[in-house]
Amino acid sequence: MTLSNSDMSSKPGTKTNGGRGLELVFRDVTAHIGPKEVLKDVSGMVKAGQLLAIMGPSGAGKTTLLNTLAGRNPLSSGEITLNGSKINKSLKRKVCYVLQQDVFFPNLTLKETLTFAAMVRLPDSMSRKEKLEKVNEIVDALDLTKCLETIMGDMWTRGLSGGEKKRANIACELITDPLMIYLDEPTSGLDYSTAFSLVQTLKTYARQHNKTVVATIHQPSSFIFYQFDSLLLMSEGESAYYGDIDKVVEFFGSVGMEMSQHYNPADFVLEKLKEDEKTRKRIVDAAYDQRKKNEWPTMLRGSQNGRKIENVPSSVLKDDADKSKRFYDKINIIKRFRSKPKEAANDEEDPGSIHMSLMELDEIDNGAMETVIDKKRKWPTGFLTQYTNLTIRTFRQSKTQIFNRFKVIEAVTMTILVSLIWFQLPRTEATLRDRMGVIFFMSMNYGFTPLFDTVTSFPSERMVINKERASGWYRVSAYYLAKMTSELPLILAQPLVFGTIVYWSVGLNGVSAYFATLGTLFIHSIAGQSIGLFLGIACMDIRRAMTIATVCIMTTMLLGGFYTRHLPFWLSWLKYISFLYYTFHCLMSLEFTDAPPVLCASSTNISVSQFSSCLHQNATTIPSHEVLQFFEIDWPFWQYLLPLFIFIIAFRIAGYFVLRFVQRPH
Ligand SMILES: Nc1ncnc2c1ncn2[C@@H]1O[C@H](COP(=O)(O)OP(=O)(O)OP(=O)(O)O)[C@@H](O)[C@H]1O
Repeated sequence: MTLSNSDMSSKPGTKTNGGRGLELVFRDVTAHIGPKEVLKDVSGMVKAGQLLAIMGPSGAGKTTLLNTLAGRNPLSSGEITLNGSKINKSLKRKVCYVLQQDVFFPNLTLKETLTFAAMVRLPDSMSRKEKLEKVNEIVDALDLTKCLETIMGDMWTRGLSGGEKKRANIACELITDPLMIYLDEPTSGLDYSTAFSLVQTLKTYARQHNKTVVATIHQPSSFIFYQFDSLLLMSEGESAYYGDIDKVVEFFGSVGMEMSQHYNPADFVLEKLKEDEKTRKRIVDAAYDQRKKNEWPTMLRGSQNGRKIENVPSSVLKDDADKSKRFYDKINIIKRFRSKPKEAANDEEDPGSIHMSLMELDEIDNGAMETVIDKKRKWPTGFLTQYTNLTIRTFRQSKTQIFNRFKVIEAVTMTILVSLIWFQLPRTEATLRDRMGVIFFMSMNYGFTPLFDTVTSFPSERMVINKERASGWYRVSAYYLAKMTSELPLILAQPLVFGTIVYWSVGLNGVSAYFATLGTLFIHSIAGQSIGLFLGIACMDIRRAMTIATVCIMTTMLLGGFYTRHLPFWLSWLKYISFLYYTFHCLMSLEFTDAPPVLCASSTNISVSQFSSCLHQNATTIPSHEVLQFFEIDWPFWQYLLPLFIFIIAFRIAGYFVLRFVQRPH
């Protein structure tokens, strides 16, 4: 009724050219989520080149089982082995996990997405050409060639279709040539023909490349159902059937539940499990009885309810002598690598090539060996490769967000408006407040725009980053550094282009002050970006981040030194937390240091001047430094500038730590 080892290994048409694959065996797997026992004594196995479907009603524990098998969820008891060895870090690297949600950067094309995955996930020992060849191979295998130049898209921008996106999701995982592929509901959300074609493609790929495939599946059609080799039926965390997929109907028949003709077997078994508690119990009990019978693979005939688990048959493990020889061979490779000078990083035996050679070798369940391997294999690529590729990707993704058509229109409109309102502003006491106004406006505009742009950019890419971090694609530090630097040119472009136009249109203080103003605005924009980045990381939710950013901007603006210069004494310290306060004072300092004098109010028909210089007889001008004194801008320029650097450093460091230690992917 159910299947045996030999049954599973000799399916007709099984063509294995992918080397020795992985055989997954899980016995009496029990797992908890919090105090709740979500999996109870679940057993099964799947051989290389074959597909196991995990099915069951909603809440049956399919995803939990998949997570547990993939090592993403802790095991409470039982055993999971791959080729007879317990799952360890090095084995985990031969496994890939395709999430149910297809999360990507929407503005990148499929080609850019896959190229990025290949560049950061394949070892540095492979050349760019080899990595691109790998991409082409996967694209061919998954039939994605025709949409390589299409953007991934999202709910707002049209891009790849649902089926293509799912294939793209799988392709990103297959890039590393994993031996074991876990898929969480790969067909959900797809129409029948797309789902069928996807499962067929997977089956062909598994057969041809000797991959082991385990997928949770939700109400498949009978055609899709029979594409799988074996089935594990789950119900309330328990196993309700495990065996050949084409024997499940027979199994149900044996417990007195006959399926009428033309019924979809997938629907039939699910309906029976959901019928009532008595029926469900009958099926589960029959499945447990089945386990004790001889038809079950020996290695799965473990116990339930705490009885002793049988050991994995020795035939599954490699011959001991052979195993120990291979172990020492590996140690020798590592020793040779270690004795090589650092410059040999790109030579044949660089860490990458060891990584590859070890990936191809069979695993050894030896603690010392694992430690050596894991040290070398923590990341698939070096920091520089990760940083470079992440920078290129973030730049491509961010440029449409930060510098899109609407943003350009907005910036041009504001620039024209500001230039016209304050055009060639006369340098008089009467227009002093206007001059301060335009300076304050520039500070606000070039600080708050990058703050808003970055505060939204991080939460929007959170899911992609979490997915990639959970699969160990790259270091958080490489991502963070890339994020900061790749967006910099886009953020600095605004003050450079539009700040320059405004500066000369208004007629601010000369050439040398122009360069200093531009430099200050750059630092100011970077401070705004740093605060935005921190808020985006800390909140991880666009709406919350926007709310906090708005409060932050309003506070910063009120305390910036333009609207009020005389805060109540018990509140006056608050102005020091506003980065705008420092920039505004920097720019004021530049505007009125070594600058032409300001005409007195009396010379322009305003009877009373506020400046002492104008009260002298025949005096017509106010020296610039008196303007600074009048507004109590009495620190040296660098003293106003320094806190901006402190803002940049503090927020960037805080952002990194929150991202690394607080916002970990689950
Ligand atoms: N954090 C949690 N705390 C308590 N119970 C949980 C938690 N997460 C999941 N569960 C429970 O674990 C059980 C199995 O969940 P799981 O997601 O594995 O089911 P599933 O079969 O994949 O369901 P679906 O088909 O609806 O996705 C469910 O009953 C669910 O309510």
